[in-house]
Amino acid sequence: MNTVLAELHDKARAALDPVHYDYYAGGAGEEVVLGENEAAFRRLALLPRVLRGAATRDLGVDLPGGHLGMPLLVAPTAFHRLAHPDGELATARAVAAAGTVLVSGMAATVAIGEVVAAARAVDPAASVWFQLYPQTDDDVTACLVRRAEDAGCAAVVVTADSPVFGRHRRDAEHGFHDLPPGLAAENMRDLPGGPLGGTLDIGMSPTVSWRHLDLLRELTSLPLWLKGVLHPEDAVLAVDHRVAGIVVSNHGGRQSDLAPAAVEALPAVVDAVEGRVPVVLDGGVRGGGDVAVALALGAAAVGVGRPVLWGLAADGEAGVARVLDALRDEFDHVLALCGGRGLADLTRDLVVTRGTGVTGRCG
Ligand SMILES: Cc1cc2nc3c(=O)[nH]c(=O)nc-3n(C[C@H](O)[C@H](O)[C@H](O)COP(=O)(O)O)c2cc1C
Ligand SMILES: O=C(O)C(=O)c1ccccc1
Repeated sequence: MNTVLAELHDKARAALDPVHYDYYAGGAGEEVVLGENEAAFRRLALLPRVLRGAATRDLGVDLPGGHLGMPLLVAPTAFHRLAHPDGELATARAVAAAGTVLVSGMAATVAIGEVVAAARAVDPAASVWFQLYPQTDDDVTACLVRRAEDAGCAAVVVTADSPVFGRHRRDAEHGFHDLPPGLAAENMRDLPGGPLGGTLDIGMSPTVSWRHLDLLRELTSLPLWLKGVLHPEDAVLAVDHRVAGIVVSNHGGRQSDLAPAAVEALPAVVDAVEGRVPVVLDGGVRGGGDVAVALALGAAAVGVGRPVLWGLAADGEAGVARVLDALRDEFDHVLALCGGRGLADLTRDLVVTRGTGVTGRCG
C-alpha cells in the first residue's frame, strides 16, 4: 500500500468510533472478496519498457461526464459525515481541487445540490456524478434523477450489484443498523410515497431489471454508467442498453462474497465491450502501481472508495487531498519507471502474473 494511504488509514482507525470504522472497513460474509481485491493486485507485475520515456506525462482522460486530470475518480461511498462533520462537502472540495470526479452517493449525508455547489466553488468546471440505486417505484427514481439534474450533475452511475443488501458481519455484531441522531441520507427526503425503509438498506430490490435501466435512459440525457458489472455478457447487455460506460466492481467486497477480485474480472469485460464504451475498475486500488496495472488491463480509469474515507476521517478535506495527491504522484512515478510517455503506453502485454511468467493475461 502507498505509505501516505497507510498512514492516513492508521489515523482514521484511531479517530473513528470503532463501529463506524468497521462499517467503512468491513465486507460481506467472511470478507474473502474484501481481501482478494487487494491481494489480486499483488499477484500482478508490470514489465517495464526501456529507453522510451518522456520528461513529463499527460495523465488526463476524457470520459462521458467529464475530464479527469488523472485516471482516477472517487467511487461512491455512503455517509461521509460519519467520518468528518463536513462530510461530502469536504470530499467534494478536495476532489474538485485535484481535478477529478466525485461520484456522490444516493446515500450521502449532504444533499446532492450542496455537494455540487461545494465542488464548483473550488473549480467552476468541476464535474460531480450522482450514484443511484434504481428504485422499484418509477416515480421515486424519476424524482432522484431530477434532483441530480437540477443539482448540475454531469453523469448518473447506476449501481446494479445490490438486488439485496450484502450481509456485513461486523455491522451485525455491533448492532449498527441506522445513522446516529442528526445525520440523515439527505437525498432521500420527501420522496414520493414516503420514507423508504431503514438507512442501511436504501431501496434495494431483486426485482430491479434492465427495464429500470431503460426507464433511466428515457428519464435523462445525462451519460449513464452501469456499476457493479462482473460478467462479460452483462457488459454486452449494458452496451446494448445504451450505457455510456461500465464500472467493473464487486462493491469493494460488500455484496457477494463469492465474486472474483475486481481486477481479475476486468480483462474479460474489456474484451467483451470491444472499446465501444469506457470501462472503469474499482476495488482494492491502494497505490499508483494498482492504477497502472488496471489501465494496462484495459481500464480507462479506476475508482477509489475506502482510501478516501480514511483521508476524510483522518484530516477532512486536507486528508482527502493528500490521498488523491499521493495516488497521482505515485502513478506518475510508476508510469515513468515503465517507460510510459502517456496512458496509451500502458498495454496488456506489460502485465505478468507473478510466479507464472505469463504475460498479457490476468488470473
Ligand atoms: C463504506 C462504503 C459505502 C459504500 N456505499 C456505496 C454506495 O452507496 N453505492 C455504491 O454504488 N457503492 C458503494 N460502495 C462501493 C464503492 O463505490 C466501491 O465500489 C468500493 O468501495 C471500491 O472498493 P475500495 O473501497 O476497495 O476502493 C461503498 C463502499 C464502502 C466501503
Ligand atoms: O454500504 C454500502 O456498501 C452501500 O452500498 C450502502 C448503500 C445504501 C445505504 C447504505 C450503504
